[in-house]
Amino acid sequence: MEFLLDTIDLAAIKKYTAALPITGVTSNPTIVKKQGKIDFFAHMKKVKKLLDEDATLHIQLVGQTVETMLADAAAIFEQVGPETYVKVPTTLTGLKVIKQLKAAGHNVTATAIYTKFQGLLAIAAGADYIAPYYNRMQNMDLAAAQVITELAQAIEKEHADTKILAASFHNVDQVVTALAHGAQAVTLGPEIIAAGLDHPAIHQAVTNFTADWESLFGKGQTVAGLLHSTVK
Ligand SMILES: O=C[C@H](O)COP(=O)(O)O
Repeated sequence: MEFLLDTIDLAAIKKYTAALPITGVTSNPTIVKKQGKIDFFAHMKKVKKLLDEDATLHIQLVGQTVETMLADAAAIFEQVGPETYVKVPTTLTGLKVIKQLKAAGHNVTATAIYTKFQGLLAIAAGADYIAPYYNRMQNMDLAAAQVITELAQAIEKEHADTKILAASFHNVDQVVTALAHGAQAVTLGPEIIAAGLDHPAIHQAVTNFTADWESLFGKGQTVAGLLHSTVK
């Protein structure tokens, strides 16, 4: 099970990589736009520096033809590193690019997946990750969880190395459902993590435990502090 961050905000990456078992960062042009007109390659290098050595960084190609997409990929490999996972939209052109990138031994994430058909083609093309867009599928009345189940079954049946990196989450329930249905990885925006961990009930539980403890041992007393005061 892998948790990635769907942001290139440096402060958010610092905050959540320090606290959570984050295995990578994903981005797309919309995510880049949120940062303003950044020095793109310099920024991506900063993102990479914030990650563990074995973490994966996924950067999307924006070219519209096979040639311009391959040129984008070459620029990313040169500037950010040859181990970068290039995100390729799963279109007819994109599948041709995936085929060529995989033949050259590169890491590829097939993205913009809405249908089982796209997912199956990307698996057959040898994509390392496939990214179904959970919330966007639901908005189109497509059965996101069912598609993930069937893609996971196809991966198992074909003994493929592809992993499902589910994306486009707009609430925590979508995340846990995607994982329960066979996604090996999920990529989360900071707002989803905050929504999942900042629930008032969680804070209330901690407040209640603190109040019970302090009613016994006094305000500010800790377990370790108790040991020291016992030793004295
Ligand atoms: O690159 C994939 C993103 O996770 C899509 O998320 P979105 O549907 O919120 O734009």
